[in-house]
Amino acid sequence: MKLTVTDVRKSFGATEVLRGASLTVREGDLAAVLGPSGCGKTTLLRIVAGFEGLDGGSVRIGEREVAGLPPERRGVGIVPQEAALFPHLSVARNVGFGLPRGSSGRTGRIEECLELVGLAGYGDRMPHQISGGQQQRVALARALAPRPGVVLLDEPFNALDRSLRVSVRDEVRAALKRAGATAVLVTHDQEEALSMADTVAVMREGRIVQEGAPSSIYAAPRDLGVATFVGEAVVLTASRGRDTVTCELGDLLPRRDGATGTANGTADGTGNGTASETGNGAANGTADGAANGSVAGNGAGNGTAGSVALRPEQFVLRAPGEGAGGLVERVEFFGHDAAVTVTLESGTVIRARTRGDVPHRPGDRVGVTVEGPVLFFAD
Ligand SMILES: Nc1ncnc2c1ncn2[C@@H]1O[C@H](COP(=O)(O)OP(=O)(O)OP(=O)(O)O)[C@@H](O)[C@H]1O
Repeated sequence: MKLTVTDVRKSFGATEVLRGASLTVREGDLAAVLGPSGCGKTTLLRIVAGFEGLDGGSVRIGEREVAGLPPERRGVGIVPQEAALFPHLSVARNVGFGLPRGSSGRTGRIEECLELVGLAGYGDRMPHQISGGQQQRVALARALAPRPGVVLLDEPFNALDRSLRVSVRDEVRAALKRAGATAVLVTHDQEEALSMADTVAVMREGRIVQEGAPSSIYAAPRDLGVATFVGEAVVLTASRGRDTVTCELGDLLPRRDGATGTANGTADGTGNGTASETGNGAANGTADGAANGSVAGNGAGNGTAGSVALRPEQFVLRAPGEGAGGLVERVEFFGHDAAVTVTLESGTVIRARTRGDVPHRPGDRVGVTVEGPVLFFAD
């Protein structure tokens, strides 16, 4: 079912933790709420689940307002950080925990859910007889069993070691999709959010500051804070001309889709609204991208001071003499690609993503240029 969280406010004593958080998740979508530690992600999830009351705003699941209902009447399934299975119950009995005893179809539903998470045939095992990743999938099967309207996952991969995390992520995503579940995943791991979710909601200081498809958040962050939090970026002082952005790496082409905004985003306290994907889409359709009132593309930006955010894949390493000069400090080889750290003559350090067969070695002199349109944010 669709989840609509509107302008939710919550304080603990004098501390205002949620300051008008709004989030919409379409039916069947997996949305990641991504934000730094302490920004209020878990509080938001607990409010949706009903474990915490709210001071203002609304939470709707489908068309139903659930803000006043106890957790058990909300139709919400929860996958906690650690699987938290009942150790004395078999896998099947754990999965069936939320299903009425003796109900017809109970056994069938348990089997169906184990199959959804790829653990058909594991029902008779005890939790200690399966791996950490499998335990997390049993927790998901348990959450899905009562057919909840929304599934909430609170940093569910934290307890797993890195090598296991990627495969369990894939399995959890596949199971949610097979179940057709509407789900919210809370995480501070941007790679996890970008790779797993249909939509990403970036949270900062108690508000969702931008919602959209992972690719659009990465390509068109609304401010410098989002740009640097979602994905790697080198930030340089820059000046915006009519058709160019000038920085120490030369005259670059600004993005012209209206995505460029201010460097401080909502820090001025005016930014309750989120930069939704629809909003960006609307800006895309304009001739000059000035729909959000930013300096980008509105012709008023001659000489405007600000910052440019450059992605690692935008740097091109060339022969010395081409572009800005620099010295290769480090080459990290990942097989499919590589990361090359270069100190420019100005002292600026950049990290370039290049093809795996990178010819450079530490100590080499190179030239650095930038390709593609760049993100500019006015001061
Ligand atoms: N029950 C509570 N009483 C008082 N303060 C609380 C309570 N729950 C949360 N907080 C405070 O609210 C703020 C947000 O906490 P929350 O757990 O929602 O953040 P988070 O984004 O999930 O962080 P993390 O990623 O570290 O879990 C923190 O400063 C926290 O100390």
